[in-house]
Amino acid sequence: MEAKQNGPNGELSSSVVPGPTNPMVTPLLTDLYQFTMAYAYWKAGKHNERAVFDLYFRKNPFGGEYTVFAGLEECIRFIANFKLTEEEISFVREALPSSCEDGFYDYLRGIDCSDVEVYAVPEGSVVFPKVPMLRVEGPIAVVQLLETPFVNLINYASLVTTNAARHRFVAGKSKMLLEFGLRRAQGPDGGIGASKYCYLGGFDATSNVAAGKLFGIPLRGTHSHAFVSSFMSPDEIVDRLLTSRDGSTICEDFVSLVQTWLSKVQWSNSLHGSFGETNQSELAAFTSYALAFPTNFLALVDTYDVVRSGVPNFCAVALALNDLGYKAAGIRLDSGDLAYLSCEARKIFCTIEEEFGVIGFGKMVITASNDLNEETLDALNKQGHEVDAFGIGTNLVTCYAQAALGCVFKLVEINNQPRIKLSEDVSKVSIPCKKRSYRLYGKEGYPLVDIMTGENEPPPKVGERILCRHPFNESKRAYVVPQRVEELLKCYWPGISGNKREDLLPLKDIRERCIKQLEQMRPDHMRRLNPTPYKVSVSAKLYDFIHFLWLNEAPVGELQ
Ligand SMILES: Nc1ncnc2c1ncn2[C@@H]1O[C@H](COP(=O)(O)OP(=O)(O)OP(=O)(O)O)[C@@H](O)[C@H]1O
Ligand SMILES: O=P(O)(O)OC[C@H]1O[C@H](OP(=O)(O)OP(=O)(O)O)[C@H](O)[C@@H]1O
Ligand SMILES: O=C(O)c1cccnc1
Ligand SMILES: [Mg+2]
Repeated sequence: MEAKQNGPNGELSSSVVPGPTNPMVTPLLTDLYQFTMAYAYWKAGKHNERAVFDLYFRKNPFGGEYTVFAGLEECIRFIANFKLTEEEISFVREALPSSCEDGFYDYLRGIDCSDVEVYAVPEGSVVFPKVPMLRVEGPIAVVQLLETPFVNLINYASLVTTNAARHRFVAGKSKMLLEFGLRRAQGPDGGIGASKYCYLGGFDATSNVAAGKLFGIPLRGTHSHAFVSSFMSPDEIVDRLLTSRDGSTICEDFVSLVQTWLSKVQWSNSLHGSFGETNQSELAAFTSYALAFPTNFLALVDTYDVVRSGVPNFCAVALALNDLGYKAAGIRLDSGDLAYLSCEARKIFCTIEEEFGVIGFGKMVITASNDLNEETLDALNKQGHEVDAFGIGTNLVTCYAQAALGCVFKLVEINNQPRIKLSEDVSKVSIPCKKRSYRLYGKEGYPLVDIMTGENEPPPKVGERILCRHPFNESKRAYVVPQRVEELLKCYWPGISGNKREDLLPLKDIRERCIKQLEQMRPDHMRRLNPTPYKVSVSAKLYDFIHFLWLNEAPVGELQ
């Protein structure tokens, strides 16, 4: 195996691929039946028959009409390092019936993915139902062993990326989105995966330190309730000295300076004496925090009472810091009516800017959190709010609105023979053949339709009319004259084909691709309420072939 190393910009160079991020991703991370099938293929002498599988999903998640594809790099890392250890082979031997012949274990010892080819849509692309995100070709027994880990690596990754993209869509471009979900995620891998893929889907930062280290995602955090409630009174603050930002003056008693400012805020003309006594233990916590982080003072203001205590206490500390040349970073609201409270806080900040002439005070950053999701973001927008940054955890990372994407991995060809999987439910009938797929763009630059063709059909051409047919509904068809044609499946693992392999890009680049692709979608596909479905089609030739194979394979019923 080649040495594992990244390129100068963190990208995976074309000749070396490190192992999966999670060391639990091994050849045993599969369903037992993949090994029993592998044995049965081997026993039948079929194990080396060349098979083609498509990995796709049938329905977009979250009631939407788009999905973002993610998880590809982890799949490639997995197959690049796919090799069963002796220990793993012994375990499989114990798990299978004792009647299984020894030769099978010699076979397992020898397999890797050097003879497997993976074609995929680039990670971070917008994708649609039925169009393969991955096309995997190789010896059938090996490719079957890949089914479960591939689906596992792609399912949640694509689901949570899509969830993040949807939250970004509602929040708008200008808001800061922070992923705060680690404590609520489905275990450590759920937490790490959520942080990686929420960033990919358009979040700005994560609170997850391990994800920051692993993937270079920007880290952000605010201030906790426990810190606020751990203080009883300002008397607890022993070291009260604070040097001004430029080092020119020393404030011997920062606690007194804060008290002075609190009185000024309390008696301010423009605030009309709206504050009485604020909570002194909260003030102590804020003051102490400012002494620890004078350049980055941020306070959680909802522990006792946002408007009567948290905000005025914050302002007193921020104004004292301002005297010493420091600019406070902002507040976080974590309960109550976030629209109302953010507007009240903003009014107070603006009043203070005017009354005390502190330029920029009115623009203080307001972060909001507490069980946020797409709906609450939408409701806040409709009501009007003054929040600049949202911290989102549970609903985002657990994908509370939809538990799984439902990716499937279906055999479409074996030994150059197209195969089909029939179902009573037409939407579950698989699209046979080793295929190519293309995205056709219209005059306005929007993608119009995805079209799948047989592998050897001539590709659609710019300016040339092509018939796009619904794969199963005879009456649904449209002519398209594409202004741009993009082939969707690219070679990410060439096997022995000798084809050029696409580089795996750094996460930041994948994120940029995702954001750009989402921006270039027609708005009616993206809206939350009753979005227009994006058209997914097949060529006329493929349509005819699907229906020929369907009739060929479906037994004719007999009525009695
Ligand atoms: N203006 C708003 N419009 C719609 N939903 C809001 C608004 N403000 C807050 N929310 C949401 O309402 C819910 C409030 O939840 P809940 O009543 O359990 O919390 P709380 O009482 O404010 O806070 P806690 O119990 O944590 O002190 C949260 O999901 C929050 O995101
Ligand atoms: O609400 P989420 O979207 O999951 O975001 C993360 C939450 O986690 C933290 O507190 P935690 O929920 O642990 O305690 P709290 O509800 O008492 O603040 C934080 O204060 C947020 O409220
Ligand atoms: O930094 C924060 O405010 C934070 C981080 C994780 C969860 N809740 C809050
Ligand atoms: Mg909470």
